[in-house]
Amino acid sequence: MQLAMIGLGRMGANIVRRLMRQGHDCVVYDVNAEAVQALVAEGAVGADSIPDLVSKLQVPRAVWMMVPASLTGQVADEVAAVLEPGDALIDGGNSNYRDDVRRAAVFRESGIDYLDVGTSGGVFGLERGYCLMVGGPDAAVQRLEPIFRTIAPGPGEIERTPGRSGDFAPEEQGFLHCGPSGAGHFVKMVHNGIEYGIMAALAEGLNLLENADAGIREAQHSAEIAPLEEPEFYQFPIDTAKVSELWRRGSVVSSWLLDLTAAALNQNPTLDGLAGRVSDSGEGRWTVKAAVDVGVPVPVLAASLFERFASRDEDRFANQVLSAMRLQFGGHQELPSGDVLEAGSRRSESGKGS
Ligand SMILES: O=C(O)[C@H](O)[C@@H](O)[C@H](O)[C@H](O)COP(=O)(O)O
Repeated sequence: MQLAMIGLGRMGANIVRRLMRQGHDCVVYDVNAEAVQALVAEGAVGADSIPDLVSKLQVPRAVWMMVPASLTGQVADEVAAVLEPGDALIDGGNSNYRDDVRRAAVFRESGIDYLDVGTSGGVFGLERGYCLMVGGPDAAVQRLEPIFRTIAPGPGEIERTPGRSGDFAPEEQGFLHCGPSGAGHFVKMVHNGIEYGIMAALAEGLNLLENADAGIREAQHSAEIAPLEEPEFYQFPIDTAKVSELWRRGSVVSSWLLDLTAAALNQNPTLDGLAGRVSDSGEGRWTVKAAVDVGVPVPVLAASLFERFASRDEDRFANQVLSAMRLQFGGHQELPSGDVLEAGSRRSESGKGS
């Protein structure tokens, strides 16, 4: 089948590669001409503009956009202006599902099918395949099924869920038509909200393990911090790189995120070079907003989102206010800077992570 791809960053380019490996024809465009040329060298047809791209497609056309969410609206309008009724426009980026709902309604009036495809898999997708959460009209989703099936991981070596038999259902192959326009990105949004929560749980637990030797370090604490009452119970210089590797084997918390954590700690046990300022590109915020809108409690997901804000010092003023109040009512001084040991130096002092 033929597919056009706009946006040849890591995700877009690798989706094209995966499709071409399985015999699909790809026509590609990116504002970066070198990215286009790289894929032309691998067998794609290149285009130097959106109209040029569309002119090279067979009818009914299928155009997949893999561009940053902030550019998707503009690119979608440019593409839709040169598409015709019966063509399909697919947004595979991390867009807000509300934008899909709006855009789908506008493009429907011109007879263009708009599909939103939440795409998970990151830089590993070329080999592993991408998990696809699809929203859009039934007929268009069905027409594009060969594309989804190729991009998705397939059944792979994952053990079949007890009770399932016969032909593999789409969800067992790694793609699912979740519902009408917007449903794909809604499911991806919640997926990412969960991603934040799992990541935060692993990070917090590993940090507690990292501090299980607090009894050994107790003497270094400032008088302004409550003393550790029972230092004898916190004498464990635990190697978190080894524990995360251990948990990958047979443990209840084994997961791909843990695999990646173990790999990161194995490469760099003290995580040197990472300041711990964690970005968020919107999905976690939209998840919490949707939960508030429909009145569903998501305390873990919300806490993990707020943790990211705090990681970027966005709690600084709140903490200054806390210190100010403490100073006001009790004359309590702040902890002098320098009294808080960096995790990395704790590790080297206690001989961990070597
Ligand atoms: O499923 C995936 O492959 C990931 O969820 C991915 O889509 C994610 O959006 C970005 O890697 C970073 O997202 P944040 O910036 O929000 O952490």
